[in-house]
Amino acid sequence: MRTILITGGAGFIGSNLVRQLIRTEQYRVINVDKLTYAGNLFSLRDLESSPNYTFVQGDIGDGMLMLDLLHRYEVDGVMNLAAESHVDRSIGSPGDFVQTNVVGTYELLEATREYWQSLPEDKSASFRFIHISTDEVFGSLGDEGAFTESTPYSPNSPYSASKASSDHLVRAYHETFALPTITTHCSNNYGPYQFPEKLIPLIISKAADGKPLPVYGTGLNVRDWLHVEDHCTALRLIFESGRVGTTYNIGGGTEKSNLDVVHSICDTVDRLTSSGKKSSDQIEFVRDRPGHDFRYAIDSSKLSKELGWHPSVSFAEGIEATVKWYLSNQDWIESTRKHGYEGQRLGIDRNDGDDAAVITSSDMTDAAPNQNEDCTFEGVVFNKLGKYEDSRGWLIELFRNDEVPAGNEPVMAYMSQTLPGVSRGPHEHVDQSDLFGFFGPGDFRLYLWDSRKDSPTFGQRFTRIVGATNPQSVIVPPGVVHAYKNISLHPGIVFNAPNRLYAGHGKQEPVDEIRHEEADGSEYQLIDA
Ligand SMILES: Cc1cn([C@H]2C[C@H](O)[C@@H](COP(=O)(O)OP(=O)(O)O[C@H]3O[C@@H](C)C(=O)[C@@H](O)[C@H]3O)O2)c(=O)[nH]c1=O
Repeated sequence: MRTILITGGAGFIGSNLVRQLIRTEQYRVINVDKLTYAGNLFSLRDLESSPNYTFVQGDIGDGMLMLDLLHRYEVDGVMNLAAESHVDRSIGSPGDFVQTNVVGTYELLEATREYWQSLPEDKSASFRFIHISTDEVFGSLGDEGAFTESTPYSPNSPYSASKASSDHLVRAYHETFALPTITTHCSNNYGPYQFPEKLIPLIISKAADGKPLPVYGTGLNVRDWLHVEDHCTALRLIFESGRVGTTYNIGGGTEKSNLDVVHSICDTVDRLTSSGKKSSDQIEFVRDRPGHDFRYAIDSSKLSKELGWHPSVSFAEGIEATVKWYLSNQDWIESTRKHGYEGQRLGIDRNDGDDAAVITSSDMTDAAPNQNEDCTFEGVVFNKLGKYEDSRGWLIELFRNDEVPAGNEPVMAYMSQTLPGVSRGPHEHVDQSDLFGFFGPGDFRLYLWDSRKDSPTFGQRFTRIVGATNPQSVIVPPGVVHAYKNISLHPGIVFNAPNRLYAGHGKQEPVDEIRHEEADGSEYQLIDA
């Protein structure tokens, strides 16, 4: 039985590939995944007891770990699926993509080369390094034509540029060190276990929830849809029989405009939920993605000719099965929400050049229903923070005592860093007012609950997304419970200037703070929307 090390095997394509390889009973699989936001062990729970399956949490960028695992499990091949993969996130946080997709692939190649060079002749000859890449490295097509294996690289997004860079490293390790590599380029995958930030799972879950369905620009952009099962079959064939030192394109042969895909999903959701509503009424044309590639299409004839592969899942049956899967796996969808992503729009507004975490204000309506409403809690005061920019940089005034409502005048100040997906609170003060400043880096979802029994808004909750893309100060008076969650991909900064000294003068008094997160069954839960 041959041993394959799969990187990124807790992700969408990775977990489907792991499942297919185990199902053949011809392979032992070592699955290494960093478990970032899109890595989800919930997707592999049915494999945990399989004797041919081992999971290791790890980062491909940890070369020592990768080398250790290659030796420890006497690996016969590596299939590299570990990657940041969402174009919109790459627009908001390109650095994460360079780190994982370029530096990570380099470290993995180095470890693999050292291991492979230590193998005896027979194992060395049959060893394979399969690098899974994307058709986006070829850029965008017009109305005609399709990508072939000789199409020149022309990446347009930080995501596709990072994948293109990783492809070139893989090629160089073959050309320079003779490492037996093969690179594949696929079109858009869909199917079970896809993180609901990508078009198809995102639209399915929003259609089912009766939320607006965000279509970028005109919706006429075209993608070639490949069911993930067909993609995994192709990868297995390429691992077994592909020609070393070459590349293979893997396409679904199903080109559709985004609007057509969204309508197909709506019709299927309506039919399967027999809700009587027309989900397509929820379609909203929102601001286009910066640098939005118009069309991808793949010519898979080389793969078909050499290895006899053809897509077997039609789009009609694939989309039906996929909608059914998401509708009946709500628990899996819930498990994807622990990192703070709940379907909000991702991607940066090029105009502000800010290191905006990921959200653009005009598309927030479905992220926090009351996003555009004013907060009517007495004493809560939001103030849009203005950024003064010049050639030296920028300045933001956080507060002025001639503007702060009397009684809230700050007596101290602090700043805090909060990691991605992490929340602070819910907290409440008996006597203290806070004056928070949210101006980035990072975006936060701010939660407020009015717990003042004599308040006309007693028992009400208010949420608002604040931070890099919506710089705000907010005064929170005593009795208003407050919490905030970093919904960005990187650490976020918050400023606070309370009107009371923490622990009183000389830190000699009890702290005025009720930490509701420490109370079992607290009514103050950070649920959203
Ligand atoms: C998320 C989303 C996308 N779109 C559009 C953008 C795009 O034209 C189409 C698909 O968007 P996605 O972000 O799902 O996928 P896409 O932009 O085609 O990119 C994907 O391409 C494949 C080849 C890969 O390599 C993946 O990693 C991924 O990068 O739908 C919307 O209109 N609304 C939305 O809310």
